Amino acid sequence: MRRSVFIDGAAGTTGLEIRERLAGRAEIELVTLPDDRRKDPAARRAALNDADFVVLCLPDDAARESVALIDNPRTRVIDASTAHRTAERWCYGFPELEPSQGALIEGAARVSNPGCYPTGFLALVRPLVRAGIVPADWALSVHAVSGYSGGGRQMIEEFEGDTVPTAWRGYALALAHKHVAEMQRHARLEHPPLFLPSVARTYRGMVVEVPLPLHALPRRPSIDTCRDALAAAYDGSEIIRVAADDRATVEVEEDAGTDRVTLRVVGNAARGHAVLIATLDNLGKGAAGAAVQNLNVMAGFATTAGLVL
Ligand SMILES: NC(=O)C1=CN([C@@H]2O[C@H](COP(=O)(O)OP(=O)(O)OC[C@H]3O[C@@H](n4cnc5c(N)ncnc54)[C@H](OP(=O)(O)O)[C@@H]3O)[C@@H](O)[C@H]2O)C=CC1
Ligand SMILES: CC(=O)N[C@@H](CCC(=O)OP(=O)(O)O)C(=O)O
Repeated sequence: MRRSVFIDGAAGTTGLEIRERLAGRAEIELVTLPDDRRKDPAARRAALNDADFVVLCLPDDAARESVALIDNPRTRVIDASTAHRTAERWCYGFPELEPSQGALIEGAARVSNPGCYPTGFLALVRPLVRAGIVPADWALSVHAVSGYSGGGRQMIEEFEGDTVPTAWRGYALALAHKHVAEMQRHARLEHPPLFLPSVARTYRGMVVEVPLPLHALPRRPSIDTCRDALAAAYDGSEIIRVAADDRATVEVEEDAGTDRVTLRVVGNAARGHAVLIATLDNLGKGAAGAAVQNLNVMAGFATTAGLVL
């Protein structure tokens, strides 16, 4: 059956990416507002209530406003913003999180798209917590680097302006980034992870790293034990893959331009040191790719339709 999809925020970085992925799909009637009406609440209210599905690609406050404008029980929502990722009554839109998560998303009226950094972090950590390899009360830290499109239009303008600001910038040094609560909740951790993000002078791409002192973990797992647990968790997934290569290097562009996530467990067995590494595209599985995947699941389309794998 053909379904109508309204993208609210279709002129922004994430909205444009979703638009490109949905354009030309026969099963989808794509609705966007003309430029002079895209912020007009009356036009948005009408489009929001007419559509079978809406995808919100807006700042958090505007996303909350859009949800409040929906006054019918039929329209189903995918929110790409941070606004509802830890909210009650919203389904977390990460189909690979648990074997049952896809069915929950399929039946949900309100789905929150995961954040880009949490996507990498959760893909690495949730299966290890579930398997008891990482205790729920473990003190985890996570370092990450993102392409500058992660900061939306304003950061793109900053990095593409006449004066190049920097090659690499660490930020959120007060250790209170907006993604910490989302990471803690959906990894089922007792403590917030210590999270240090950074941005590099490349448009898109992401690396998320979680150091693990294997020798200090209660079960003293091996590198292979961690890798095998991840491989079992994503067995059969076309989107999340576990690499078994012995790479000595990793680059931020590894999965840029795709909707894939690649997971690695690297380390020094003699020292009992390991690092979990996820590479993805902040605009792919970190945003637009995940929104399209969630739409596919909710509408009953082929799960990976329109994705770049
Ligand atoms: N970029 C990324 O990698 C990721 C982004 N996200 C999330 O997706 C959402 C969109 O981010 P992103 O695309 O990067 O941001 P952008 O700033 O590139 O785009 C946001 C869009 O929303 C429009 N907008 C702002 N306020 C309103 C309003 N009241 N009514 C209608 N439109 C409005 C903006 O218009 P104008 O520019 O004219 O103000 C702009 O077109 C955010 O919540 C972000 O957190 C999620 C994952 C990754
Ligand atoms: C480089 C950069 O600034 N990144 C953004 C996160 C982008 C993102 O994906 O976060 P949401 O999904 O929550 O919008 C930041 O750290 O705020």
